[in-house]
Amino acid sequence: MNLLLDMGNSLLKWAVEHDGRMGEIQALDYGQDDFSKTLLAHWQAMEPPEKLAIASVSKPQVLTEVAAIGQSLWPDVELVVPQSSRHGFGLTNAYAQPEKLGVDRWLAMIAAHSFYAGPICVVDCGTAITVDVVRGDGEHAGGLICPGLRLMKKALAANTAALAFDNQVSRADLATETGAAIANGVLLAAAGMIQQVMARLAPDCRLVLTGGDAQAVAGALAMPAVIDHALVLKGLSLFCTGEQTA
Ligand SMILES: Nc1ncnc2c1ncn2[C@@H]1O[C@H](COP(=O)(O)OP(=O)(O)O)[C@@H](O)[C@H]1O
Ligand SMILES: CC(C)(COP(=O)(O)O)[C@@H](O)C(=O)NCCC(=O)O
Ligand SMILES: [K+]
Repeated sequence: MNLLLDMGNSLLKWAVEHDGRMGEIQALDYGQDDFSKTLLAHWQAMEPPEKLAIASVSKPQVLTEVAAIGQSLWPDVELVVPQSSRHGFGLTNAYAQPEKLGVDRWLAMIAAHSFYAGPICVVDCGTAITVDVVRGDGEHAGGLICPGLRLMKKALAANTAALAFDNQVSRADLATETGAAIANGVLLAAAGMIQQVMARLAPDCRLVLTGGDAQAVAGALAMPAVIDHALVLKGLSLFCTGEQTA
């Protein structure tokens, strides 16, 4: 059994994997008061994993803290912390400095390229929204980064006098009050960006969405999309299995 962790900038997500079968994804907010205690409580009941695999784009001290919780529970666990590289799993990373590409993006691409044939556009709707275009032959063409839905709302709240942050549900529609105008505006900003990419920079690509806001964003798109919430964890799982070089 392996324990797979996806440490984004807002939420820690994890799932256990038994013989290639992944269990339910659980999530915890770093910001909550008793984060470490709650995580320990969740993991205490677990049978010891062979590997603790961590995809982290969060602060190094948070990664260290989370890894230490795992190692305190299971001293013999093998820690696996992948990094983005130039080549791997049939992909070629387009970044001039491949290790600078977020490892969550690299792992999501690895999973998407392995599960879906042909050219793909992978969009992670998390704290940030990231876009990565991968040709059918595994050549990464490059990507984009913009703020995620919650971050766009936070930016408005932090830089205006009259706009407050709220968790109002977004709809792809015009609004008649401030909260809905913001919620709908940021949703359509994300959807519009993705549609521009699909039309201009990723023609003929299959669109694959992941991340906390994937469902909301998919609902605002005028095109079909595959939603796969476990994409980063699936990439981690492939990474743990090791590269097939047949
Ligand atoms: N407690 C929460 N804290 C932050 N974001 C949340 C929370 N619950 C839901 N979300 C939504 O999920 C998104 C973050 O998704 P996720 O893919 O987990 O991000 P990351 O991988 O960057 O941590 C946010 O943009 C927000 O809209
Ligand atoms: C772009 C990101 C902040 C996205 O993080 P997330 O929204 O998943 O928390 C992360 O992938 C990252 O820190 N990337 C490094 C820079 C890059 O990919 O170019
Ligand atoms: K993420």
